Amino acid sequence: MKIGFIGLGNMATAMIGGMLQKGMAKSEDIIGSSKTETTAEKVKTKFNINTTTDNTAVAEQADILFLAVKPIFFPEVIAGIKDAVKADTLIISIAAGRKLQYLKDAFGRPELKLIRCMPNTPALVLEGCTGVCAGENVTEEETEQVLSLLRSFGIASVVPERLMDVVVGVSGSSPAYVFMFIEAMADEAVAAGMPRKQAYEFAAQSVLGSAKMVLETGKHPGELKDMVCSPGGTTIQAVKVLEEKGMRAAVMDAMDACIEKSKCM
Ligand SMILES: NC(=O)C1=CN([C@@H]2O[C@H](COP(=O)(O)OP(=O)(O)OC[C@H]3O[C@@H](n4cnc5c(N)ncnc54)[C@H](O)[C@@H]3O)[C@@H](O)[C@H]2O)C=CC1
Ligand SMILES: O=C(O)[C@@H]1CCC=N1
Repeated sequence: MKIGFIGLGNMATAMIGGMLQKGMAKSEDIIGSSKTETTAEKVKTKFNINTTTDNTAVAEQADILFLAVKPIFFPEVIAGIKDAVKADTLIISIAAGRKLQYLKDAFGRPELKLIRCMPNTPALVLEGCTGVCAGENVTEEETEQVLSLLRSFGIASVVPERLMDVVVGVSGSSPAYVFMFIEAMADEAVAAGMPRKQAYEFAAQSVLGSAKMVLETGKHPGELKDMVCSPGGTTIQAVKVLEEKGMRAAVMDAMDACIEKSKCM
């Protein structure tokens, strides 16, 4: 089975890295194309996969074909490959905002098997999170096949298409907010005297551990927060400032802006 990637940027390389680390695909079974020779060469060297600048060559060979370019490049990329893809290839868009109906119209081949998914960059370290919705020609078995491929680098679940913009907000884009949170915590640790490297390590490990507690204890995040807040202690002072500064509202407003952008891309 050949897995093709059109576009070899941040998200595609995170997915390729995840699939290879997990042994879900062999490097010789992955082929990718990029706009520039420089990127094609760089990715080939990094992963030992086949790369080219010819999108059509990838489209012709792929049994599973990921469209991993920016949404604005979809019209030109699809126009260039639509006659080259095999009828039974599973075509998977990873773009924010591009609906199944858009893909159907752009390919103009009603028989094609179209899938939309929204992964995130933690795929690179096998902790990705991917939402998937499949078009009408895709069988349940094929959806399962795609889910197991995506699960090689994290969790993956089917979501109704109407929730795909929410997936962008809560997992596709959210690593950026989390990185900002880690960076801010580390900055203040540095301000208070901790060496920079150790500050990133301590901040990131605390986020990792907290996320694991939510996932593994089944306890409500509020209850877990309460367990950290000793009466009259240090944590509740920090919580009070975060509430005064509107942390929750800031996160919700930021996600709202993200979701709205995804809706109108
Ligand atoms: N970066 C992220 O965290 C996530 C990105 N996505 C989606 O992934 C897609 C790609 O995003 P990124 O990887 O962040 O972008 P990127 O800019 O890092 O990568 C895009 C790649 O596409 C290539 N490209 C551009 N035009 C091309 C063409 N005509 N033919 C072949 N390759 C071409 C570029 O050279 C570049 O390597 C977007 O649609 C985005 O919505 C989805 C989930 C998360
Ligand atoms: O910023 C973006 O548009 C993409 C989609 C989700 C994450 N990155």
